[in-house]
Amino acid sequence: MKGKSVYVAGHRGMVGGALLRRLAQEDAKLVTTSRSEVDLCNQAAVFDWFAKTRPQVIFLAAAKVGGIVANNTLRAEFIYDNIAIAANVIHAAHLNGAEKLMFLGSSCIYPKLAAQPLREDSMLTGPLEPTNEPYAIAKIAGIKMAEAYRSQYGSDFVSVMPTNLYGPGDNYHPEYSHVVAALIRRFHEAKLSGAANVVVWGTGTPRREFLYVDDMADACVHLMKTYSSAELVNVGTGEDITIAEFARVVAAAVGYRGEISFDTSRPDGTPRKLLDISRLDKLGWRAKTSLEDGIRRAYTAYLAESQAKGLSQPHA
Ligand SMILES: NC(=O)C1=CN([C@@H]2O[C@H](COP(=O)(O)OP(=O)(O)OC[C@H]3O[C@@H](n4cnc5c(N)ncnc54)[C@H](OP(=O)(O)O)[C@@H]3O)[C@@H](O)[C@H]2O)C=CC1
Ligand SMILES: C[C@H]1O[C@H](OP(=O)(O)OP(=O)(O)OC[C@H]2O[C@@H](n3cnc4c(=O)[nH]c(N)nc43)[C@H](O)[C@@H]2O)[C@@H](O)[C@@H](O)C1=O
Repeated sequence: MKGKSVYVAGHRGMVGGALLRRLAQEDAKLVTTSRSEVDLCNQAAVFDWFAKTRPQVIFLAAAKVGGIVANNTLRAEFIYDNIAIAANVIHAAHLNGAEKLMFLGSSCIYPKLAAQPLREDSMLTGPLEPTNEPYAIAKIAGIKMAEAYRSQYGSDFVSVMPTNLYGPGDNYHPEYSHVVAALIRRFHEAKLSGAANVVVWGTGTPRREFLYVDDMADACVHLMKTYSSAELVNVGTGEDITIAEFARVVAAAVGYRGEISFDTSRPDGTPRKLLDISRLDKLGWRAKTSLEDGIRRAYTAYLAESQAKGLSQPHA
């Protein structure tokens, strides 16, 4: 990456923001463009911008992203936007001679009931989790594009599969966020209002693996520098926790001392989604941030971000 022009697609998002923080340590020329300048779903706009800019290295971290309810409700947007973004950016990278591209998939691409921990070769071996099937199909299309351009044109395009991510820059929408941001906000607001009970969605029994977003960015940069193959690489911590246990971790970090109950009318989603990280381990990378530390940092970031937006703050 030294001295190269490096494009982070999705730089205003959670992962894109973490990539910019991490790439500031590299001797690279960073290139970004916002959605108002280039809508990545618009093929002509993407092709024009690539022809003018010709980035050499690309992190494709732009996508339509959200938690279980967003995925399950905005099903058309999740499949259309994510197929369009992947198709436009990957093809434009090819047309303009990009040297390397990293596509960010998701642990959602693995079959709902695949053996745990989820190995990279379990993709396309069984039915997907219905709540996020449109998103997963679009992500699988992106992976298959990267693979096809490598096999037909020799393009150095790689795909990484992040587990559930969290940290600064997350989306705190009450319905459409992922569980980490949702619970940070809900426990914080309950602490402020003195509420006796906080409701957590589902049964509390699903298990999830959580990776702090700055660790994700570090893994992406490590793999961008050292990895070149058609094989996917899972990026996670190798450890998971039930949603009920996780809710207690968040409550402790926020300082909420009331009760926690479960709304079983809300979807659980995949029962378990633990990544097999042995390939990543062999490639010389391990996560550094513990869940407790990461959640404390994410809560600090939430307070700073909500203060910047003029939202509710803790009592002194
Ligand atoms: N968050 C998670 O838990 C996980 C994320 N991933 C993947 O990691 C990547 C990054 O996710 P994350 O950072 O969390 O998502 P965010 O929603 O935080 O960021 C997505 C970024 O993509 C941009 N974007 C979306 N659509 C368009 C468009 N049509 N044109 C231009 N820009 C667009 C957004 O722009 P704008 O700021 O204008 O909205 C935003 O900057 C994605 O590929 C996601 O699928 C994978 C697994 C887990
Ligand atoms: C990263 C991954 O994220 C999505 O999949 P998911 O893992 O199911 O994501 P989630 O964070 O929304 O939920 C995790 C678990 O947590 C429970 N849960 C409890 N209480 C709340 C809650 O308040 N909000 C949310 N969202 N979930 C809650 C919820 O019921 C579920 O059991 C994909 O659609 C896809 O986008 C993708 O790539």
